[in-house]
Amino acid sequence: MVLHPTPLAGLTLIETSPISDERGRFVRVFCESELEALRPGLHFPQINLSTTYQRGSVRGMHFQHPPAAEAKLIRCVRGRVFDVAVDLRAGSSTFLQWFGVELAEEAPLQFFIPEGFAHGFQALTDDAQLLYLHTASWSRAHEGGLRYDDPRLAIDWPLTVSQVSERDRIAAPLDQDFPGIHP
Ligand SMILES: Cc1cn([C@H]2C[C@H](O)[C@@H](COP(=O)(O)OP(=O)(O)O[C@H]3O[C@H](C)C(=O)[C@H](O)[C@H]3O)O2)c(=O)[nH]c1=O
Repeated sequence: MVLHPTPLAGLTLIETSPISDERGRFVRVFCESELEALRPGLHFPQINLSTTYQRGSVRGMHFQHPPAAEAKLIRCVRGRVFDVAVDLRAGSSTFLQWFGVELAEEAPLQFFIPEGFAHGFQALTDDAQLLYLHTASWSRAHEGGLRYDDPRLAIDWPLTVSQVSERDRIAAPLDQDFPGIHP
């Protein structure tokens, strides 16, 4: 696994090494020792899988407040998505900046999103499936969200947004004095 930094400190692309043969493909998604340099003793108590039926749908932007702040390792396991992380860390030099990357079933890239980032994605194909490894368990009481179309973020989604959940549809715009979070 090869680590590729992004312009947002800690937000990291992980290049995996898929192996193909006449039967198909094999890829190692996570290896604690290989990711020691990313974070020693990386542990994922919860793993989720989402399927998004419609091309253009957006899920996000979601995060969990401390003490349930979570890092996520994300892999697209079917189709293609445009995956986005937004820096919400209080005091960060890249506060409220976003970074997006295309993840695809056929491609080697995975995405490591540290605590303190909001995460969301747009399905670029129908039936896009995403595997999430979480460093903290889900806590409804600590859920936070930003608008996927918040003008202060100005996320440049590749496609016209075709569908969002009710939760994401009614998410509040960022307050002007939003201080960020201390993950
Ligand atoms: C995350 C989660 C959700 N849920 C329940 C809550 C809802 O009743 C239902 C769907 O949750 P939500 O609408 O938050 O799912 P998404 O909109 O796909 O959000 C997810 O995708 C975005 C892009 C993320 O980064 C988050 O990890 C995650 O929130 O599953 C659970 O039961 N367990 C869980 O761990």
